[in-house]
Amino acid sequence: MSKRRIILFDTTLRDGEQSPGASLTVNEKLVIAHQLARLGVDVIEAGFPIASEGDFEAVKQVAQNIKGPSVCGLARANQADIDRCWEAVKYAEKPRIHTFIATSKVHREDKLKKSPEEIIEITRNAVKRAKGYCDDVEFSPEDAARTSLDYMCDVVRAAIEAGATTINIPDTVGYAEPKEFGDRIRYLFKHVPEAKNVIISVHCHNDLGNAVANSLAAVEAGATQVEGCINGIGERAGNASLEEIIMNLITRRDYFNVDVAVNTREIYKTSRLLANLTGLEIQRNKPIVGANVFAHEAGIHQHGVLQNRETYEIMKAEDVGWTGENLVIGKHSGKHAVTALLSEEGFQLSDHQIRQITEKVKDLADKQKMVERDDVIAIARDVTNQLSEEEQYVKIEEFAVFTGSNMTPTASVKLRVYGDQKTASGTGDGPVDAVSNAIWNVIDPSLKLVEYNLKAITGGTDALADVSIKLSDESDNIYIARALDEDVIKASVKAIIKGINKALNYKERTLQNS
Ligand SMILES: CC(=O)SCCNC(=O)CCNC(=O)[C@H](O)C(C)(C)COP(=O)(O)OP(=O)(O)OC[C@H]1O[C@@H](n2cnc3c(N)ncnc32)[C@H](O)[C@@H]1OP(=O)(O)O
Ligand SMILES: CC(C)C(=O)C(=O)O
Ligand SMILES: [Mg+2]
Repeated sequence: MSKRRIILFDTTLRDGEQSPGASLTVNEKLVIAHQLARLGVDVIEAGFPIASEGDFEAVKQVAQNIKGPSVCGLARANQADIDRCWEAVKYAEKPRIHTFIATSKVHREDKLKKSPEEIIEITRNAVKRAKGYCDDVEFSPEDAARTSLDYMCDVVRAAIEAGATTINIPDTVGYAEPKEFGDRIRYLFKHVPEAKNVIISVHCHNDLGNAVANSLAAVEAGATQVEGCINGIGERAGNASLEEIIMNLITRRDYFNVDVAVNTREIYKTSRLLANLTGLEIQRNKPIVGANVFAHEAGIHQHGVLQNRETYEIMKAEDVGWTGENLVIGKHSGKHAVTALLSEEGFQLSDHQIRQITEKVKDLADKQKMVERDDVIAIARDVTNQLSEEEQYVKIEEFAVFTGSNMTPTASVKLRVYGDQKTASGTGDGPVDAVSNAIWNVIDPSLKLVEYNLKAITGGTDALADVSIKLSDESDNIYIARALDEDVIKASVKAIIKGINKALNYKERTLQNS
């Protein structure tokens, strides 16, 4: 008998992008979608088309350009969302509309203010409308894990009757425990016999750290689609990490006895690409893709691994695409070595970008004795995250900082703001604070610097300084920016100006759309 095939539904570009500060440009979404297709996921949820012009465009471009996986868009259970979603996904080889409505008591009564019967009616109408456009329709009863079992079954029955081909059971707030969640899926199969004729999917969040365990419990209970995000990113504590689910199903094939059709050797590259484009770095001990996962420090472990890797490794590094190769980069390295290293990190670079990066690497190699992998990655991030000329509403022309012992650090700045020259000065607790205060004397005060992080990439006092900052605006939108320089103050100024430009770009786009 053939094994049950598990459909991998990737929602990195939709739910993953709901991670605060993770917003991606249309082009970045397209680059990630191409990589997800190489990884071999079955479905890519590319965005929420009604959310913004940018998200509509991203879903449309993914639909137009990606071959292989189904391309899906999210829509609330109303006509406008579903119509807009279809406009974006209709170009796909295999389009899917995913519509949803919340079913738990607290969501129904306090958020939607709808009766149980009204929700069922809305479900029917939404699925029918989507079905009018597209054969492949997914329906999710949002917050299913906190919905009474019988009512959840009533809603699912209505959605199947109306034509849904996939029913997705979300644990929207990461509340479920593994056995309980598996039992919920069993209950569904038992009480809704027609569930056997559609795909039963799960979508788990990680608020209690159970997202992967709950997804796997659902697979054991008979679910045939699992939703997740690369690196486990997503709303709040994130979604189930797709690479962890994949490697569980493969490494413990003996236990799950299911098939997945995926090229695991693309996992590491996909993870690095996402971390590099979103700036959401993963912890070193993150399962499957963390930097320490195939490293051994302790003598007893090293001794064991030297005899036989299986003593302390349950997966092969090369099976997840972690080559462990350490190309040494220096001033004698050329563009091929730089490209090879960055390609392992998931970067897809234009010739111009490769030239820029190689030049900066050589500059650094002239100043530092050694250029390490992390230096090259930081330089590539810096080069690929540049704003275009038209996106730079604010530019720094000059700045000076005066600091020393027994004096208050003072800074002066000369900026160009929408073409006009502005000068200002400021004082602060330190030189970075002083220059930041000077900038803020000419910039919209509703923008606030809410976080500042400084990291030395490698090396000693001549190391590259990597500054990342978070700004927030009056609507609590978050803008993340990072910049690199050998000079800490220059890196800080560049990051702050980049963050301000990101916020101004968002404002300009919102004004154009309204
Ligand atoms: C669990 C999840 O991940 S769900 C997906 C969450 N993702 C997002 O919300 C990101 C994208 N969202 C957005 O851009 C915006 O919220 C939009 C464009 C969808 C809607 O924006 P707004 O019209 O300004 O509404 P706002 O977000 O403030 O409130 C949500 C509205 O949708 C309604 N709603 C929420 N869920 C649903 C649903 N599944 N079906 C129908 N209506 C819904 C709410 O009742 C509220 O309605 P109201 O405007 O009549 O009060
Ligand atoms: C839209 C739905 C599936 C969702 O993201 C959730 O419930 O978490
Ligand atoms: Mg979700």
